[in-house]
Amino acid sequence: MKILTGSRIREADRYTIAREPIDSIALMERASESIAQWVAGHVRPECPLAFFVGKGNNGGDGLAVARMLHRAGFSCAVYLAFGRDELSEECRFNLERLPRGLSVRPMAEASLPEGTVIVDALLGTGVRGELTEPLLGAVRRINSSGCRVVSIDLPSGMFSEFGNAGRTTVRATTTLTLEFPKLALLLPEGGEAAGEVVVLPIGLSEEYMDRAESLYFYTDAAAAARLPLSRPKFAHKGNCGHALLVCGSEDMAGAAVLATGAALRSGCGLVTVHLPRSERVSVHANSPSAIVSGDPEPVFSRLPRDMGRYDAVGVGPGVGQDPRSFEALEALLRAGLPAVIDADALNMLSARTELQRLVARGSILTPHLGELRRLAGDWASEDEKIEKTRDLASRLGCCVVVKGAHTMVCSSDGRCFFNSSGNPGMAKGGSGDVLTGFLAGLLARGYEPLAAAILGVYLHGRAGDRAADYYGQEAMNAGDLIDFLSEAQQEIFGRDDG
Ligand SMILES: NC(=O)C1=CN([C@@H]2O[C@H](COP(=O)(O)OP(=O)(O)OC[C@H]3O[C@@H](n4cnc5c(N)ncnc54)[C@H](O)[C@@H]3O)[C@@H](O)[C@H]2O)[C@@H](O)CC1
Ligand SMILES: [K+]
Repeated sequence: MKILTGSRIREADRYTIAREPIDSIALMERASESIAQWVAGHVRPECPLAFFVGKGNNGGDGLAVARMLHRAGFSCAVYLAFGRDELSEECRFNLERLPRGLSVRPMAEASLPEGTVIVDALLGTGVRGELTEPLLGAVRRINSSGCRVVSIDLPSGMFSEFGNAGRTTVRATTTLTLEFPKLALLLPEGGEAAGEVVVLPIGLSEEYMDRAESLYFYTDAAAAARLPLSRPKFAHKGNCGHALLVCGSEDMAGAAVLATGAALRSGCGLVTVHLPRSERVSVHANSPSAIVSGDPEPVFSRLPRDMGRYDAVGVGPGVGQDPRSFEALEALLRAGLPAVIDADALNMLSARTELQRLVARGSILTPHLGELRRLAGDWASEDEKIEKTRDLASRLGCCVVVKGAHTMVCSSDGRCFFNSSGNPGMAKGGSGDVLTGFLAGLLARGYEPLAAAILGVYLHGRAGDRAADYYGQEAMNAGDLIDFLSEAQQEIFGRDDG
């Protein structure tokens, strides 16, 4: 799904109105029906609804939704931040359509009885500059209310893309964003205030959306379902790819166990794990399907024999940074295999930058924010972080996967794909090891690097969501992700099979 930014958002709106038999009021009606349906399905009918309404089209959406939900039997009250004369044409039109019996009052008179759900329709994508009164007061009132808050399109006050650090905005429980998620909802600067993000389709012109240029994309289930490779009927273990994992050391053999378990769920034909010989039993015991290559030292010190056998390598989790491992990493990179590079292998690339030139094009780097800082340099804002990630991806000819909520996959041509799946329960040691093993398996299996990164990140997140459903976000751990990778794939492969 494409994410449009800035002026393109308004252009999409205008294009749809100009080319399709729909005017701006009807488009607002379509958006509002989608929003009203979501609220009706997710809010108990006895909860009072308080609509905080601004003067632009976001307010117009709020008014149309209030009308629809009042008719559906909800107890609705509308609170206006501005006088009638100040409202946009569409907003005023929807104010006039409110049925008698639906209470409309100035914002100052807002009353929020226990259990009220606030619908935030003060500001959407039209927000400019600093918030001033009366909007500032309205935002503060919402935030101090303790009520559940459903924001329409964006939490009011939030810019659609960048510049939200330290900004006062509504803090939403849920944001119902129209047609595609606005970029700010996916970035840490503003995303925390958005709560749960739900994308509601409103039928903007498909022709426009296809043609519109954008560097930003959202990986939802439909986008992920277009990626899986089919498995040939005459497949055998020798032609489905052989993944090599270089993971673990004497003190961190668990990283190798996790990465191996995940690689074995990727569909590749063979998985070989290279780790200190003293630790080989840990892999044999947990993953009898894997082959083990034993390193005679307690750290990664040399290459496995016959590197020509492997199609891709995953390196880094738990390997440490022993001086012997720097030499071994250099030899591994010189072998030229497409690699998934994580954890200590990334740190070694940061410590000895000349090694970066040896990274095979088409590799995948999977830094968390600390590792990204060490590799790409620090940043002062979200847009600078994205630019630095793009520079790194383009310089190395690799995909860079920046891990976090809405993990971002940046391709070497500068496109950024934000992930929709996953949850905070995955923020635990070992989750990254699982991702590295799984991505290495997908690369070996024959996926193009960008497809492997996007699909792998999405499925890893879905496995996390399944694990959270089963164990809860607090109790789930990285090992659980491996088990749920199979269910996550069935969701996607099932879709593909029709
Ligand atoms: N295709 C689309 O994008 C659609 C958009 N719709 C809605 O329309 C919204 C955008 O509508 P608008 O462009 O009218 O913008 P908004 O409704 O976000 O608000 C703009 C109004 O607020 C004022 N304003 C902006 N910043 C302010 C500030 N800091 N302090 C005080 N006042 C400020 C502006 O002067 C303007 O009057 C979307 O977010 C969405 O909710 C929907 O109706 C349907 C289709
Ligand atoms: K809003």
